[in-house]
Amino acid sequence: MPGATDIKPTKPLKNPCNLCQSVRAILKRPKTGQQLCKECFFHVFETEIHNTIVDNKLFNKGDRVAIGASGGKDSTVLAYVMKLLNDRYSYELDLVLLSIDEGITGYRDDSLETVKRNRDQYQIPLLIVSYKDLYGWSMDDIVKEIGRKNNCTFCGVFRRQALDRGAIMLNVDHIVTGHNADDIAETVLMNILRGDLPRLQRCTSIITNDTSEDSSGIETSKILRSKPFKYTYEKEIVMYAYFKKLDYFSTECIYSPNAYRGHARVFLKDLEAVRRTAIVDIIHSGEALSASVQANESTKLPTMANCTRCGYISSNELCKACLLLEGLNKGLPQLGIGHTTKIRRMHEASNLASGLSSPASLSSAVADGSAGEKVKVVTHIKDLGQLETMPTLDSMK
Ligand SMILES: Nc1ncnc2c1ncn2[C@@H]1O[C@H](COP(=O)(O)OP(=O)(O)OP(=O)(O)O)[C@@H](O)[C@H]1O
Repeated sequence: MPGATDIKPTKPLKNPCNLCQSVRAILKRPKTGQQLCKECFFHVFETEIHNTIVDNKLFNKGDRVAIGASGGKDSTVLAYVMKLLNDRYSYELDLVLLSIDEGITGYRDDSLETVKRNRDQYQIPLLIVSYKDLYGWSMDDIVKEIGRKNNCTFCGVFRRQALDRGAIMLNVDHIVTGHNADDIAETVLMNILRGDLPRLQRCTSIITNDTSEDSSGIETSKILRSKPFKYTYEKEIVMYAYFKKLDYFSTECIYSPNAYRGHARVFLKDLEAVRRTAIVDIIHSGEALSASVQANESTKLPTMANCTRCGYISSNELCKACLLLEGLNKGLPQLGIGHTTKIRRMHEASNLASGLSSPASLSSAVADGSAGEKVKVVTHIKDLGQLETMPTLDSMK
């Protein structure tokens, strides 16, 4: 008769999951270094996002929420996880997909096909709004006009406003985007490197409304924007999409070299390789800096009013989108490129020194389209010699 001693001991599991201990780990979490099995990874990934949503009170029951859907990995995972959490935790949100068609042949047309498949896979209705319809210009048209340099400025400004306009059409309370922790840490670094501390607030806030520059306008003032992936690492989003076999579009935009962000990204990846908490550390530093900037009157963002042309919120007479459109329509596409507040400050400083035209007369020059002829921009030391107004040794005697 076999005794208790005859029961064969089970072999210890090689490399068990750090959480359940019962299944072999198949991945190492980039955020924590934990070795996890697939199911435990799904569970912690989804639960962290749920906790972010709940801790920050992002939604109210019954909210109608638009998911900014580009077809890329971030927004595809966002759409999938928002639906899953909405069902699992009974958020009772009315979800819709909102896509902006920038009009980039060979890129956005293909990624929109992915969004249409996601619409059917996740059973979430979709609205597509195009730059061509809203502004009369597609990005293909704009790049034909201005070339590749600075085209991201047009695209970024137009997209932000287009999302708000699409949200109005959909009558939603809230827009969520797939901005992840890496995106936010990169933006913190870029704002610091540019000396633009007032903008830290918008990039580090998990939820924003019309109190930030160029967010929603008069009619959109109630539309909130949030980033449920604020603390989610990009590498984990890619892992999640891969293990869940989600259908997403992975090509980079053909017009976006965006060199400056590229440098910040490479720097961040190097930091992450030696210290995995670097990404959240930078976000926390950005939050702390932003709080002290907010407390300092002189570094606050300018007071917001409304664009006199389209009603969108703006710190200037014309909002950035109208200024850019003005330039495009008058054949002066460089108009409005650059940081409007910095440009204004530079003009104020140079006006003080030279007694030249005030910012008000600069904006009238902008309005009648003459600024392009009047303002000579020095981009290189050699240009100094070409400026007619440069003092000569004789005139200085
Ligand atoms: N054309 C678009 N239509 C709708 N939403 C967009 C569009 N482009 C960007 N977004 C929103 O802004 C977020 C950040 O956009 P970004 O251009 O940084 O793309 P990304 O980091 O490559 O994200 P994704 O992987 O979702 O494309 C996206 O996750 C998405 O929610």
